[in-house]
Amino acid sequence: MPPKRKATTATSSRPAKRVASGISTPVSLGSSESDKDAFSEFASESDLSGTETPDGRSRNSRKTTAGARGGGVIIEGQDLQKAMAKFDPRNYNSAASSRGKQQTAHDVASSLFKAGRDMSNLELKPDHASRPLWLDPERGRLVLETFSPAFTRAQNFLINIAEPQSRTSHIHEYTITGNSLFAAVSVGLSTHDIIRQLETFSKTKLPEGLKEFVISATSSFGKVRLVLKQNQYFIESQDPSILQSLLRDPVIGPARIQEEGERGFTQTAAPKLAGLVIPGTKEAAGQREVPGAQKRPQPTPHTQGQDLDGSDDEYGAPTVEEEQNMVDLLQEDDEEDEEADRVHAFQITADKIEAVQKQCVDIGLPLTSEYDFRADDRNASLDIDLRPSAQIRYYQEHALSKMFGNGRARSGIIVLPCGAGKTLVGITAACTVKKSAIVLCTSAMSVVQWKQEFLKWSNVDPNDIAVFTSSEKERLPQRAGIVICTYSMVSSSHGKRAHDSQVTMDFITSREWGLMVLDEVHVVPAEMFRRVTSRILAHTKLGLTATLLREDDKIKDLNFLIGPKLYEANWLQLSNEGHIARVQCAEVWCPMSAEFYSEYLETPSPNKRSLLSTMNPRKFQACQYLIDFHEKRGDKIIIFSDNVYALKSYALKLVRPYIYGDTPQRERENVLANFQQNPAVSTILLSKIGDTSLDLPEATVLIQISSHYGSRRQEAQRLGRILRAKRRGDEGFNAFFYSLVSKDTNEMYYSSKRQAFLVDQGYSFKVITHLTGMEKMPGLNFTTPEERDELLQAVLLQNETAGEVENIREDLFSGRQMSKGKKKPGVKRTAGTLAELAGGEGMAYIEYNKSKNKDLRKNQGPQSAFFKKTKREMERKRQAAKDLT
Ligand SMILES: Nc1ncnc2c1ncn2[C@@H]1O[C@H](COP(=O)(O)OP(=O)(O)OP(=O)(O)O)[C@@H](O)[C@H]1O
Repeated sequence: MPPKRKATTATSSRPAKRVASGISTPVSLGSSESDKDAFSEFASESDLSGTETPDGRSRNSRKTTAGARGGGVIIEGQDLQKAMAKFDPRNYNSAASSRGKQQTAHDVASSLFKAGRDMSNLELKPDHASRPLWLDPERGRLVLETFSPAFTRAQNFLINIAEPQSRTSHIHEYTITGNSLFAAVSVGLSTHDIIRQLETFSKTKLPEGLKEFVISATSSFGKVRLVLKQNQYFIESQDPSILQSLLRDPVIGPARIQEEGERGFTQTAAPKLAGLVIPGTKEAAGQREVPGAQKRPQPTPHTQGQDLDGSDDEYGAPTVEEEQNMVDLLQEDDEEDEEADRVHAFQITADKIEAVQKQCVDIGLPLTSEYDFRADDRNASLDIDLRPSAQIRYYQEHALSKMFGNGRARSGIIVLPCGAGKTLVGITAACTVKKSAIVLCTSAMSVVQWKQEFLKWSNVDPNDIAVFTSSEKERLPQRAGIVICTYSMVSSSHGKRAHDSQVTMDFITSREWGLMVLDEVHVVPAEMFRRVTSRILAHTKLGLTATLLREDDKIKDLNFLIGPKLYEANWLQLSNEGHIARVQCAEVWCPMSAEFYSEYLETPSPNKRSLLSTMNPRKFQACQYLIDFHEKRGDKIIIFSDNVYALKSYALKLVRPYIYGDTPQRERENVLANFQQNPAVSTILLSKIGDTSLDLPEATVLIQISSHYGSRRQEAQRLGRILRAKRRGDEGFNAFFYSLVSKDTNEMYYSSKRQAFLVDQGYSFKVITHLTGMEKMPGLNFTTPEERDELLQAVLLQNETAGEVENIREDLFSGRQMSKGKKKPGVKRTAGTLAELAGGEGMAYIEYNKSKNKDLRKNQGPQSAFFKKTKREMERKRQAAKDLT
């Protein structure tokens, strides 16, 4: 028996090195010359001198700071190979021991494990180096090393059983929760599978507490189902005693509908499950290797990883005794299952569905919802299939296999990055179920795009597909068909509808739908969502989203309103594989011009302040410079502004076309078509209507001049507009995402909040503090005080509402859904030179760490000495004026 070792965990080690997070890495790995040039031209060494990063280091020292959020480790300006070589866990531990206590407090991952938590009693397995997983026994927190040979398999497993918290280049964090285990059981994993695999991947022996949690949480899952039959809801189980106990529940019992004289439960034969082939996959094509089919990347070849499967390994799996206990426990269930060839059910009233679902979650018996669509001969079938040319990608297949894994359709949520192809996932699901389907979208524009995509990817008869929006009400298919509509059309209350809308709505609510697809499911306001899911009777609900993130913390409601998360893809992985573009993200700090900043400090109105910071002439100049720079490179640029006044002003001054909520449909189409096809139109300006669903694969650069407060979701969705760049497959290609932020204003605070989600996906934001050569740019606007003053006067003349974000009818993104005072994750910004990132020299950018963001949060006021002085002076003058009166 090997000697026992003590775990020090990755947390108690030397201070962090800085490793470029995934997105920045590709540039250093050999980006094209043109991309190198892109950044080196901005370079400004002079800007580095004498300034300090928020942690007190010299900005150009290129030294490191610890505390990258989520255990991410940062090495600046290195290529990935070197970074990986340096990140050796063995060095990590030995270095830690040679340094004092003081330093271990600053290591990269201590923040993951709360102060005072000692995990040194966990026993390290002898071959722990080849196992990728660290476990925090008390919080269910898992830390996965991405550089481990067993990473791919561990990731595929963890994504099924835990919630990803952050996935940076080298470290991923997950949390095991009741919900995540529910999702695991829903996609067919048993308690035994979960425990065994955790034990296999873990560096330490699986803690008892965690094991018990998995057993107790999963033993009750999957035992009760919610089934829709002939427009009536039933709760179904193979174990009548569970139904008995549910009926004794004070919420569920009264929801039962019981015919007079009816006793006991209705009984039916348990459905027989058989294999199912998902369209668009290799199996569907009837051959193992389809020419031109999208190959799934192979796991990294390794030898050590083989050990991880070895059940003869003392630590690789539970002991014989433990396994026997577990098997006994599970066998009891199996035996019961075998005996139960009948299912028992009772009916519940439709208007209590939500309460019953919620109660079932609360008592630890969440309802799964599965639809045996192949056995459904009551609802008409729809003639629809994927076109032979449609080949779904491996991760789309993965996601769909979770939904259809046991031959039935499970309700749940699929999370894919923007631009990764959620629409095709929804369409393939409809082609698999082959029953009437209803698709709900956030805006009329998405409705149109969904229809086009259905016609592009499937052979559905165009007469069998209808759209239902406030401006378009197509005739609905009578027998079976597809309806695509906005959430608002089906959720508005009865009295507010026009007659023809009401007729359509009556039709929709009277029908039993095989599939309901809920696009951008995370943005739907909770109440609207409830109305939709309770009014429309659907056997299966498929939620699609990129972020599973909302600012009002209602995301957990989705678990019982739709179902568990079935699949969540890794942004960086898809980007590295070329399915979505690689993006360089940068935040450009634009100092406020003195005139604008004095007004900014003076005005008490938040709207005015926001308008002043958006209209800051220096921001305008930065925008003008970046447009000029990227247009010369042949890029296609989208400029985003939530504020319509700023959108129009920038567009008119820059002489570029723009689209916002009130732009007529024909004009929108005209602008978009020109952007796509006309080489003379390389830049367009879009309001927030362009945030989602806009498919403009030509776009390679985004410049954000005004945004929706601290919305992490909007940031991710905007980034999504360039993730689908057509040129993403080109050698060394990078898309660029710039956020222009007025320095020393609230924009800086919001900007750091906005980036949090993307940082957790492994993106790093560079801060550009100076655009070299901008001042000398020919034709640069607002160079004279007169010009700036004229602009200022124009801005001051605007009324209060000019500073507001756009409110678009029929667009769910318009509402301000931010909750105040909620804890948000901090943001990491990397320091160094952006030119270095691209292989060039000398661009200035600064690192923020988490504590700096806390500072930002606390202190949203002006930062620089000059502006502080200005503010003091103004206060003094005001006081003097007051004294005089
Ligand atoms: N399997 C595939 N084969 C070829 N092209 C695909 C595939 N899947 C998706 N695409 C293409 O990728 C692009 C992005 O897809 P889609 O619009 O569905 O993304 P999305 O995930 O819905 O993005 P968003 O969240 O930003 O709306 C589209 O042009 C789509 O046609």
